[in-house]
Amino acid sequence: MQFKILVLTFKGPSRSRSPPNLCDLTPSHPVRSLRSAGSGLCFTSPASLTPPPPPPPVGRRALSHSAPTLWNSIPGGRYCASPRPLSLSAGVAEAAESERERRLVDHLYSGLTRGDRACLAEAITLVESSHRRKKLLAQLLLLRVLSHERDKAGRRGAERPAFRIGLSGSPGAGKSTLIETFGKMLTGKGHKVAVLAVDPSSNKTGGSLLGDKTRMTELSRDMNAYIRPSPTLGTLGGVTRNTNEAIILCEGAGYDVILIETVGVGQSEFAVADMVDMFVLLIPPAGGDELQGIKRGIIEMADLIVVTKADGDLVVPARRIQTEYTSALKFLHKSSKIWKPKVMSISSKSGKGIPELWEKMTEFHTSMFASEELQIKRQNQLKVWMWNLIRENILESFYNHPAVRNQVPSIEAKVVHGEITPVLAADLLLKAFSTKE
Ligand SMILES: Nc1nc2c(ncn2[C@@H]2O[C@H](COP(=O)(O)OP(=O)(O)OP(=O)(O)O)[C@@H](O)[C@H]2O)c(=O)[nH]1
Repeated sequence: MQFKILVLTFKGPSRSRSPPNLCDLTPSHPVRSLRSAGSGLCFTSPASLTPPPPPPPVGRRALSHSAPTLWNSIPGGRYCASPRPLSLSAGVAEAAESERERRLVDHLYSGLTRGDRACLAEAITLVESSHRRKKLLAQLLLLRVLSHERDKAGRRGAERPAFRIGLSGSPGAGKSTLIETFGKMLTGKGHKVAVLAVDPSSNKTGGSLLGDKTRMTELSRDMNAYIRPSPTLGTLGGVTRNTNEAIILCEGAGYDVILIETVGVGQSEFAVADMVDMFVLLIPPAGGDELQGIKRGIIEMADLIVVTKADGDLVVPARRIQTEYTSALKFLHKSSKIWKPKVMSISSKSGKGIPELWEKMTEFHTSMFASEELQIKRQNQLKVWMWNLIRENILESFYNHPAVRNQVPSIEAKVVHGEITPVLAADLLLKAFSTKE
């Protein structure tokens, strides 16, 4: 194992350059300027340390001797090297120190970019890992895949990038039947289709409701399709991290249509809408007062509303629902300058409307790309992704902070009994959070 050691040594006299906490520990009041004051040499005065340090090893092995000696041996002029800019890959480069790990990343990268499904599966498992070391390796792999994708984009020029489509609908809306029919049509046209199924309930039920291969039996046997449930770790941050990273890997593996399926419960569909080019809401025709049952917010996110199961006895109700949604959309806020959300009806069983669905989707993608709205949308999504992760991580550190954990029960009880206001309670907990762990 190899270590890289960085020793930071601060000179007592150059007060302005030392961190304030070190200045406080080493009060130094020189009565006159040192002759060497401008030369950057280091002097230590262990006697002036308050409180006194534990007795150090004596002689040349003592830190108080070796640190200044080491410092003074640096060629002049390098003492005050300007701070190095933060290197994005610095944190992950450390991860590749071990030969075995470097080989793993190389193997996954070359396999994945060759389109090897086993490598893609292994790479997604790596990015889903919560193990610290594996997370670092995953970032290293993702950086390489992203760089490969940038090269591909350069070569592609004015051609559209992979198409990320979110499909959301309540349980039984007809998502998996549509993906099966639609996916097969796309692979028949020469596309490579990846299906990522986001299931917010998976960690509670201990198993995935979505993404189960038995739901899309034929598509899962198709060599140009790849189906993968995306475990969410039970949090929205989990949905964001795992799914976004899985999208990057699937695109790196050459999949040009990425379908992200989510069940329309909870908040996961909002997270999915923030990571796709086009968000499609599926509405089944049965029920009656569907419009009331669907969250208004999610209708506003939809670029396309698809009324499913428009066959047999359901043709008439499907047509009625299509009319209802078409009028409802007129009153909703539009997020795009060039695209007006549309409503269409399809039948995955008979195949009616499926080619038209793809036509509509392609029209969306082409016009969004040509107007550069797609590129701006993707850039904004990257920022949303970053801030969601920051929010999630800060909250996690907050809940896990020992002082916060200790105080939460009593402060919550005081809020509930009206002894303190929620504002004061939040202030107290935030103050506890800002204390050292
Ligand atoms: N008549 C008709 N029935 C359909 C159609 N599509 C799906 N169904 C039926 O609707 C039911 C639910 O379909 P799924 O595709 O499993 O729906 P889902 O949204 O994936 O449901 P979950 O897996 O519970 O989230 C099944 O019994 C399907 O056979 C269609 O186009 N026409």
